[in-house]
Amino acid sequence: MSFVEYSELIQEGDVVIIFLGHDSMMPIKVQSGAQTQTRFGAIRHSSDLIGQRFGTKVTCSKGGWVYVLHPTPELWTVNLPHRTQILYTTDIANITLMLDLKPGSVVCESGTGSGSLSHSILRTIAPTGHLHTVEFHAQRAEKAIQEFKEHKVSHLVTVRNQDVCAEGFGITGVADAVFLDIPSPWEAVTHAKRAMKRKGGRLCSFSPCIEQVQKTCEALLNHGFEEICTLEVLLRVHDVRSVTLPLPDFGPEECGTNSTPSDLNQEEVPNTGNTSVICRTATPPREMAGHTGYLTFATKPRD
Ligand SMILES: C[S@@+](CC[C@H](N)C(=O)[O-])C[C@H]1O[C@@H](n2cnc3c(N)ncnc32)[C@H](O)[C@@H]1O
Repeated sequence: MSFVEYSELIQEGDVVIIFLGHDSMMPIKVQSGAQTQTRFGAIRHSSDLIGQRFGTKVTCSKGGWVYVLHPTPELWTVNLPHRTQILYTTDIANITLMLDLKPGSVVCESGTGSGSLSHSILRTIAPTGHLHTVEFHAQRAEKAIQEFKEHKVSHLVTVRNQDVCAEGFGITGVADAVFLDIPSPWEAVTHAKRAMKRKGGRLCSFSPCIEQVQKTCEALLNHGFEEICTLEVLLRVHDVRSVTLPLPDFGPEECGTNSTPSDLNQEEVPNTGNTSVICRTATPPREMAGHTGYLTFATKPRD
């Protein structure tokens, strides 16, 4: 099992995602002889997991069942152990697109944090790209190194335990893209520029406060970055449901015409005297999920 390649069968040492329901999943490390307790009963790793196909429905000891899923960066983001605030897939998808990441890209990131974004970057740039990720908190850097090893992606990533604002990314002139998720990104702009290729590249900075965004934009402008643009991504889900609506009153019916519009895809409701219709509709929530942060993008032009 690797986070950047798909395997058919579950093996000892793999990380798998136990799916108990859409809001209830957990990652486990497969070890022969071990058991994992769930609300549906125990899962025995040797007999229930090792040698089974990813995606298998496993019956637990109390008779309930779970699915055993292959890990993906998206599943990892909603299941990883939080050591910091993390980025979620809504922002990550836009970062990946707007930084123009692709297989072979060389990317710099700071800070590594809990590695949520790092896993998505790694999946996108594999098999020939490289991620240089900088984290000044020693235990977080150590934990990230260990997770990358367990997830079989360590050949694609270099973790540096240093202060990016003081020491930079440890590389010069090789990055296609730089991503910053630190409290003072404006202090890392010089280092970001130095790490990037002479022919230019893309930069993104994530900040929760508009004052941080202002300082970062000023620094980017002063260092010759172009196409500076800040956006906020809000996830707007729609619930599909049936609603009963009153029939519109178009006045007295004229001979030979149907007074109700035909494009409503309506069903007449029995026993209502034809005064209402049931429509399938998609409605947005009345309240939106809150602000995560602002994403500031910029382009470094050719030197
Ligand atoms: C919000 S977390 C990053 C989360 C990460 N993007 C993720 O998706 O998991 C910010 C991290 O940046 C690190 N950090 C803050 N300032 C830094 C600096 N100057 N140099 C290196 N790391 C820094 C912190 O220790 C923290 O782990």
